[in-house]
Amino acid sequence: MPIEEGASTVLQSRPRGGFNATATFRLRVVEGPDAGREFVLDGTQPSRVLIGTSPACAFRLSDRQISRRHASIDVVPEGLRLTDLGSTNGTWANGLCVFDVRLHGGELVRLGDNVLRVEVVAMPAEHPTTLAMRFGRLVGASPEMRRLYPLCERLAATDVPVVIEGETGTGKELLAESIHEESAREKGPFVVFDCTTVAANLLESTLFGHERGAFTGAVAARRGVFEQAHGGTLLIDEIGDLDASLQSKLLRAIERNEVQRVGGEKFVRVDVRVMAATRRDLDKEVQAGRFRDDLFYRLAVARIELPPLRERRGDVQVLGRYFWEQLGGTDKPIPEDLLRRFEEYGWPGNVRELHNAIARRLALGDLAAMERSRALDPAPSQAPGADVIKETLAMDLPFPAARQRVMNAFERGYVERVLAKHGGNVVRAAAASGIARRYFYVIKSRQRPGGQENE
Ligand SMILES: Nc1ncnc2c1ncn2[C@@H]1O[C@H](COP(=O)(O)OP(=O)(O)OP(=O)(O)O)[C@@H](O)[C@H]1O
Repeated sequence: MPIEEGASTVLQSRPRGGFNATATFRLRVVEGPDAGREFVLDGTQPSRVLIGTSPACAFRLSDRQISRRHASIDVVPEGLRLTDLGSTNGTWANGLCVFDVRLHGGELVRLGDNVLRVEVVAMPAEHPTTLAMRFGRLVGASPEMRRLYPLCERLAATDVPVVIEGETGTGKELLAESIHEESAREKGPFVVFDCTTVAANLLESTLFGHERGAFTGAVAARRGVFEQAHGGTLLIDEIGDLDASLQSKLLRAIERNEVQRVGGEKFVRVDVRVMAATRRDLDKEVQAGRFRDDLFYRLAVARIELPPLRERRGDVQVLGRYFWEQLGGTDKPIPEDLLRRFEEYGWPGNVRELHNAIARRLALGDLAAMERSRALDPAPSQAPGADVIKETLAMDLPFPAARQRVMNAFERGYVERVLAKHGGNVVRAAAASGIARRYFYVIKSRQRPGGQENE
């Protein structure tokens, strides 16, 4: 939805040919109960800034007409992305009620009785955009990644909890490990606990440990992941999958730095930095009451959203060359035509999929490339989902919901196809496609359009 610029409020005009990666934005409340308050968004901020009255919001306002989590703002290549988070009284930009909109600076945004002006200001000299091509083991030279590195460096120098969000294969675990390795805890353990891979009845004892005889089969006492990570960092992966009773136990462990083993009476002190990763939109989970507000507030002291590979400008090339060398393709450079094809592909499995595609190409040579090119470049007549696109367009959904619907259909089609090719063997199909196995199950379990799918 186009929003007109109010020229008088723009401190620095929008750069021609796209967003200037060194620009910084300021949100200033110019009218209403919070008049005078302001918030600066630049590369040193978490990627998504929440606005609302909840303490979890980075830009917290007091107006009672504003919802607890009213709207979010992301810095995107074209400027800012303003998204209403299902607020009661709506989000308005230049007089229009908006759901999800791009801002370039100069707009007037109304939330409740407050009117905010979006201003573009120059990047302060003390926050230069880094030219670094990587942070720790995380490689990437796109502006979308480079703007995250200063924040990652700052986070490595602190001990605060971090929530890392992003699609599968975007490097959430690698980023958490890199922050750990760059931090003062570097010599301590880095422990990953994935909430989706442990049976529900063993989750608590895996997290907090158990005493001997605590339950049938507990023949010896065992430390949980908190104790194992003592002196280091614990990454809780897919935290959005944790059920409510464990969420409160987790909150207690993080707040008090102590855990109680299942079947135990005493509390064990732990010194652990906690990070959490999720593919889900935690804001939505909180809003829907599935994730505790206070745990979210405690964990999301800092938030980093890793962009999908398709949105990292130039990184398919950078990572393609990097993986080619790393995986042993040192006698000749990666073929340019392969790189060109890679650049045109959408990479639903993100960096993991690119890594696997290069490993396969190096291992199998042109044979694999031919097979793969069919998948990367399907003939229009075979393109899956043409009907779904038509159907979705006819539904007049808001853009994000429509895109999600088409994406779901694509993912489902992809998974069905690769499964068929591997005789229904999920392990082999997941490995071949570069999609994490558990995400495979998630996609498979979605219903077809026309059913009760939650789009
Ligand atoms: N920027 C990067 N530079 C180098 N390697 C990367 C980068 N991002 C991801 N990788 C590699 O891609 C693979 C997937 O990364 P990782 O497991 O960290 O993703 P993830 O987001 O945690 O995935 P999932 O949500 O499926 O668990 C790993 O082999 C990792 O080393």
